[in-house]
Amino acid sequence: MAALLGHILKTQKHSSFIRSVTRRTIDTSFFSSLHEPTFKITPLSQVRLLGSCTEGVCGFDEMVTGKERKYYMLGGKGGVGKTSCAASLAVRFANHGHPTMVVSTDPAHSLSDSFAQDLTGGRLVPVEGVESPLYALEINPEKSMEEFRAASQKLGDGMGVKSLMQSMGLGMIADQLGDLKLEELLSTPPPGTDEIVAISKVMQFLESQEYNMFSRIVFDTAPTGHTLRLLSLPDFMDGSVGKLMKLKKKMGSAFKSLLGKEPQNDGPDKLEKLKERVEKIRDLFQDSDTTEFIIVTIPTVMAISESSRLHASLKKEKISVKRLIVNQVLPPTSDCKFCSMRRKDQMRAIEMIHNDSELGGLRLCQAPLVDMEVRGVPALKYMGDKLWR
Ligand SMILES: Nc1ncnc2c1ncn2[C@@H]1O[C@H](COP(=O)(O)OP(=O)(O)OP(=O)(O)O)[C@@H](O)[C@H]1O
Repeated sequence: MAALLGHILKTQKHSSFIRSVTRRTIDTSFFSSLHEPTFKITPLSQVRLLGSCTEGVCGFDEMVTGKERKYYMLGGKGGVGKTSCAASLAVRFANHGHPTMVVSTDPAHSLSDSFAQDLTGGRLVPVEGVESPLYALEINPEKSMEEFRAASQKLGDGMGVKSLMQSMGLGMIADQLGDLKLEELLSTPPPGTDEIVAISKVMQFLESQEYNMFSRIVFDTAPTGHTLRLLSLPDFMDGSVGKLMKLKKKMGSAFKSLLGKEPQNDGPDKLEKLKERVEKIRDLFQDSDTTEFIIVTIPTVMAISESSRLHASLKKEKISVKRLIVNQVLPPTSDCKFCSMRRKDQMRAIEMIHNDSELGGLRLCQAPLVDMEVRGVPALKYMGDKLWR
């Protein structure tokens, strides 16, 4: 325990922060839980199945090299440790001199819980206790969706054109427009739309001069289900909605020539702009020089199967995936029978990775199941030092 505490105190510049952390938690079990874990990381090379893992080295050197901006998106099944891994990566980048931003787009944010600091409010909040600037942002995808909905609804209400058509005796065409069930279509955008709309807001804001300083951006994404369809919005907008937007434009021009003015409606323009923004993000995220998606999993058959499907979907979207984190791996030896059984089960699950056509070729990074909850900068730093090597 003394060794780890000494290491934490030595590596933190802001000892006042440490004091405040320990003050906040000393009454509970901060010290007792932050002792050196009773086990060491198993070099993955010792586990035959993790052959491609190059001894558990995750290639952090490559991740940290260069001053140009890079984006890392961490995603996976619910509860596998995405936030802990994302937060520990952000801390590690900051401690290696990169001004870093960590963004949560998961509606059930847990960055504040993970850092044990209040990072709420939908604005950039400085994280205390790291060496270079580290800022966190918890964005509310639901709020970002409001803009999309508002623009969609304007388009969906018959575009103001429907009522005009009725008044001009063109009710039949107006009814056919109604038959397209436009409102229904627009009110059910594909899963993940909220997240990509939220991401598009962050990207907009990152483009400004003021935020040029950030050289590493880490995204803690929502659980797999959403992320799988993360980038489908442009297609959705190009499809039926896109056609209707074009129709609206044409009809607007026709009405303009008839009536001298277009029906009032700025919804389509907003949707058009959003579509352009999302397309830009898609291009950026598909650029393997700037963006990498890191899949986080745990050694269970269910989580690995889901990770395999996630990788297949990301490949389809042309998103670069190089690394797979296997989190919460149990130590190899234990007097505890339950733990040994569990470990065997984990090893069987890990064997699946080795044999999986989707996951087998990824660089495997291992994080041990530590005997404490990973909370607060010192704990995240500890986890990061073990994982991001
Ligand atoms: N390697 C680990 N050892 C011990 N505890 C861990 C480890 N990784 C994560 N945890 C703990 O597991 C819990 C869930 O972790 P976390 O919030 O990072 O998961 P998540 O995948 O982001 O969850 P969600 O899908 O709900 O957002 C937390 O209490 C965290 O401290």
